[in-house]
Amino acid sequence: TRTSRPQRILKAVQTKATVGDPQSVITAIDHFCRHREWAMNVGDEKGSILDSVVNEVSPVTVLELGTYCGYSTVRIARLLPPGACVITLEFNPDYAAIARQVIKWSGLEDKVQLVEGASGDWIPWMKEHFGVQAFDLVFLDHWKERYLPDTKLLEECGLIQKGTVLLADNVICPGTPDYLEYVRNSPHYNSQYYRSHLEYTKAEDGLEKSVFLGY
Ligand SMILES: Cc1ncnc2c1ncn2[C@@H]1O[C@H](/C=C/CNC(=O)c2cc(-c3ccc(F)cc3)cc(O)c2O)C[C@H]1O
Ligand SMILES: [Mg+2]
Repeated sequence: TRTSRPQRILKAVQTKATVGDPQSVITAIDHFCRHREWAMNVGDEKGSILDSVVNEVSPVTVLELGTYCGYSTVRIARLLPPGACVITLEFNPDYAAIARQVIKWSGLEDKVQLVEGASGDWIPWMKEHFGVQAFDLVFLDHWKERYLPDTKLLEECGLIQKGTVLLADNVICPGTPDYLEYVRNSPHYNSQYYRSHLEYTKAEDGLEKSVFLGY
């Protein structure tokens, strides 16, 4: 096909959503992915759980791993108060280009820092380059085998402190067994599972919320 799926998602946003209205961007993507083409956005059902965790944490600094088309970036950024921001990492330049336009259409570019590159390369630079002291919330939604190594890297870089909340998508489908085993068995995390469904389907999936308790 001539266009990519992310390009078709952007087109759905630009034809169906209102500039500056994040909720209409979210609704347009969910409608497209439910009725036209499935895509790996966190979706509306798990997205509502993401919303409730963002509201509960009321984070000042958020890290998102895996931007894709920017759907969850918009979900998070729309709930942030002035002065708060989400840094989102995406190493596929085509996805990053689409996500920038989706974020711009929603009018939230002032609350988002989209960084093109691999999480493993950028996490060690977060303090120095972005002046991040520690993250209040980390949303993991990138390659599932990167969840655990990146969590350990965030710990080593001192970017996870007492109270930091990790929220991981897809802990059932596709699944992140090594990550789950780590956060559920570690004495340094208090972990809980939010049962839900794989975006736009009836299959089981869920989010794991893990609060760092300090060393
Ligand atoms: C290491 C690293 N650094 C920066 N960006 C990274 C990265 N690894 C991936 N990324 C970027 O994140 C995005 C990748 C996300 C991976 N997510 C998935 O593979 C994913 C897959 C499914 C799924 C479930 C059932 C099925 F039958 C089929 C698919 C559902 C989801 O919600 C997903 O997030 C895009 C990629 O470029
Ligand atoms: Mg996901």
